[in-house]
Amino acid sequence: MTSFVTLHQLLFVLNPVSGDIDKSELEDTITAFCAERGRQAHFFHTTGAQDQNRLRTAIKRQAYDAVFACGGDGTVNLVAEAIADTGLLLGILPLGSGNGLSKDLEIPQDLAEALHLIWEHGVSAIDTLRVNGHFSAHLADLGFNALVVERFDQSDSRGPTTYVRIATQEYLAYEPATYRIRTDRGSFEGPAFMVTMANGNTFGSNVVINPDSRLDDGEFEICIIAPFPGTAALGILYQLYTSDFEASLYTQRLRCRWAEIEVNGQSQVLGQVDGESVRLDTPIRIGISPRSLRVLTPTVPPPS
Ligand SMILES: Nc1ncnc2c1ncn2[C@@H]1O[C@H](COP(=O)(O)OP(=O)(O)OP(=O)(O)O)[C@@H](O)[C@H]1O
Repeated sequence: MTSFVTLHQLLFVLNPVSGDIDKSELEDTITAFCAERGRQAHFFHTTGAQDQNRLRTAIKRQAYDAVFACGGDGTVNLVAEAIADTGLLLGILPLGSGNGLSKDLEIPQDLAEALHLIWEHGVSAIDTLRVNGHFSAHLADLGFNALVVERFDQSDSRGPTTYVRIATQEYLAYEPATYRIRTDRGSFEGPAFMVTMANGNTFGSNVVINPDSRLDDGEFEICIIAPFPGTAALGILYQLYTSDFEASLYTQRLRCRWAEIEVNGQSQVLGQVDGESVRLDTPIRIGISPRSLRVLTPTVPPPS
């Protein structure tokens, strides 16, 4: 469902480090954009520590109409968790390295164009997930990608080239775990290269792990990539970049409302949730809160 509301008091949550993007002029730019349209801009700066508690306190202090995450998927996750189920609106100014959820919502990746969301927008209510209690608005996973995300976070360099370098190095020595997955609809047992718990469709890298799924259907998908021989790698990558996830012997999806995942021989595993590394005790339990997050979406193309 889409509806329109007028926003007056806006809180912008700025992540100073996301995406390695210079944000020294961001506050002035946003303030000027808002002032031109009779909106008032307020700012909250993330520090990387205790941000969830500080943000919740800031949101209680004043009646905002919307809270904008100005960063990547980690910043979106922070803001989304703080405002889910409150009725407050989430806006996104994509200023991270991947910006996966903003891409799924078709928010322009250009800052000046995304700023138009302040006065021209629709409102949609989307589902959110909990993965062992960790909030997820977009994509979480276990296995190969989670490992690469952790190595990437530990690396001194950033960007897609670093991701590909780490993925290539890790692929050669990677040993897939064996998973037992139960859901309200179906089950899976066997080794997997990676297991994604997907509310959204597309990683920030533009890999489409969960094509043709909706963010607001009250269901999520478990997307499983089985171990594959090196000769199949390019074909699978091609499918992932062309929204053809299931067109492979090595891929399958379970659509569900809850899931429980055990990993053979492991009481704790590495995962990633909306781009952030987490340690997850097994069994991992995933649940959904249907339409619990109200988000601003573009409805009108920005003027050229
Ligand atoms: N002031 C800060 N100093 C250091 N780290 C910070 C600060 N503020 C937030 N962080 C960290 O930034 C991370 C979130 O970054 P975010 O995901 O928004 O950007 P990104 O990683 O560049 O983009 P993407 O996730 O879209 O690829 C979190 O790990 C958070 O702890």
